[in-house]
Amino acid sequence: MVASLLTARGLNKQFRSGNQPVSVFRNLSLQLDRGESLALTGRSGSGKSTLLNILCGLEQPDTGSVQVLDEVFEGNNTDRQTEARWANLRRQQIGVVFQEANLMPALSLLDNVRLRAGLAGQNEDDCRDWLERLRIGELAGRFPDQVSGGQRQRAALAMVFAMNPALILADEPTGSLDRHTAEDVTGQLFDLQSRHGCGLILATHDAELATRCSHHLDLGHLPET
Ligand SMILES: Nc1ncnc2c1ncn2[C@@H]1O[C@H](COP(=O)(O)OP(=O)(O)OP(=O)(O)O)[C@@H](O)[C@H]1O
Repeated sequence: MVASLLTARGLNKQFRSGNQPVSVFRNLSLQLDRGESLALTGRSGSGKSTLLNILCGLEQPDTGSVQVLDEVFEGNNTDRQTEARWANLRRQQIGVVFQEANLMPALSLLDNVRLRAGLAGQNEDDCRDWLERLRIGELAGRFPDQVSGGQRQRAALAMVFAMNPALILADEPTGSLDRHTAEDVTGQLFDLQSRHGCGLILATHDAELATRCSHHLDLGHLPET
């Protein structure tokens, strides 16, 4: 049997507020296959970023399981072997575009893109091309702290595009972009997703962006369990 791209089953997550446990979500399950896209919506604080973090191993659920390709992760497990399996997936299969753009501060934008692109068989020209397509080609030699937040976000997208992952997780990918650039970047994101048949999960407050996804999960209105 061919495993789905991503399956999460029965995820539970609580944080503590003072002495009180506060549940972010209970018994949350979802599945995503290649070529599908899922919009996560819901009010601020409803758990979109927490869920994205759990789906790429940057946070652990209290209970529940996450399967990505043929790797299965059960419950709250932070042993070294598990961390290494998640890190390997993030290096090769899961492209992450989060609010704090995940760029290495000591590397230029170009070198950040090259870092991931090599594993996908892309060369320096391909990397420059991705930066051009995201309209930051002239900033290739700058370091992340020498460019704006929106430019960092575009560099993070270039990195993900060059990496050609099986799954892209994006947290408000257009949050710090002007409307024109946001539309351009969104177009490229969906174009890449349909051309390469990768899965895409994006958290967004933008209702129009959410309607472009094939599936929709409103974390503000999960059924009570
Ligand atoms: N490390 C933490 N410790 C305690 N509470 C946390 C922690 N991280 C998140 N939370 C709480 O968990 C809930 C979900 O947060 P999360 O950032 O996932 O929401 P979100 O839907 O992504 O919000 P936004 O739309 O504002 O980005 C919030 O109530 C938040 O305060």
